[in-house]
Amino acid sequence: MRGDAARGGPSDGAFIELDRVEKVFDVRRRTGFLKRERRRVRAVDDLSFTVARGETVGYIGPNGAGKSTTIKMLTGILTPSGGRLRVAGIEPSRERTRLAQRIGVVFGQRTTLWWDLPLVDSYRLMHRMYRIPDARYRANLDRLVEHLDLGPLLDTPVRQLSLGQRMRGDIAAALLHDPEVLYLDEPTIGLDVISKARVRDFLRELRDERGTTVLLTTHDLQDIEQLCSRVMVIDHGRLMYDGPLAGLHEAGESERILVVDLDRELPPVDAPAPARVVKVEGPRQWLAFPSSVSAAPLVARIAAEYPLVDLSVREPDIEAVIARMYAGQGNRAASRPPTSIA
Ligand SMILES: Nc1ncnc2c1ncn2[C@@H]1O[C@H](COP(=O)(O)OP(=O)(O)OP(=O)(O)O)[C@@H](O)[C@H]1O
Repeated sequence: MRGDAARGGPSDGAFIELDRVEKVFDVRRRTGFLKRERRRVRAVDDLSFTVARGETVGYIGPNGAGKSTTIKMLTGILTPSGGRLRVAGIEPSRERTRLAQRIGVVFGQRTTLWWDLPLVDSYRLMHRMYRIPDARYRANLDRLVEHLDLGPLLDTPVRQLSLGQRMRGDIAAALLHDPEVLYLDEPTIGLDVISKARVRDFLRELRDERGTTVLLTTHDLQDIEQLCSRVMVIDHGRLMYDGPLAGLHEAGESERILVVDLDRELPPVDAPAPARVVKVEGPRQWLAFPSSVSAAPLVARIAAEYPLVDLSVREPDIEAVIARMYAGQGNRAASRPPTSIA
């Protein structure tokens, strides 16, 4: 029990709650000398979900799907056009300052640090801005500096930090005031493999040791694979999928690939449906077949009828799975264009 009632949180375990939330933007566009067109862009449409305390949830979707708009509503920067939204029992747009004490936000593409100041000066400013009690500030800073390996960087001006160092600096800044929920918008964007691994290791610790609730927006599916047991996919402002990562494969009707090496170049093998040859390169052939079907009969048939030398089965690429899901379900959503008003 982490004192929900004392801190004014909801009692049913749902820490983030969205009920039929929508956000509509009015956009004016010049279409002629004196002509303006007013368009209504429905960035978030009838969106409902809950996130329990301590969950780490991946929030993914293609460009323009509505992810940032959702995060901005969750922080109170934007006010929903309709529906009901609560974080820790607070309506974000009405009580933005009170909520700020309980949330942390990291935007991978933007820094919240002061560009010309040494890193530690940004932390001192946040100490005051968030009115963090001295002892707590000191303890949190020590812990974050140690876990994110920031010691040698504290006196370096932010503009001189590498992208990976700056990202670690930003994550520490977002956590100095001990928020219960952390929104991460593309935290590994542009980072090299080692920096990505460091950020992911730290986020795993945060989840496992401190039970922080994390909503993670990313285009890097390894972030999701390594950190999230649950993933929500949004497209055209609507929730397309909510469940375990493994379930995405089914939702996307994913396929596995059987790669066979024959002892010589041959025409495409005669594969039993639904398997089919998708590529031939010299003696190597690639066959796609549904993930839900066993590879054994297909392998047996090819081994019996062709001069098989070697084979391997490749698991589906998660990015391709999501793309297929968009192709199937997204078309339906896309058939609802943004409302245009003359
Ligand atoms: N302030 C705004 N005014 C008008 N339209 C907006 C505004 N902010 C977002 N939109 C529109 O709302 C839709 C959703 O945008 P949003 O930025 O939430 O998507 P996203 O999923 O975060 O995309 P990305 O992955 O590219 O960051 C887009 O069509 C976008 O053009």
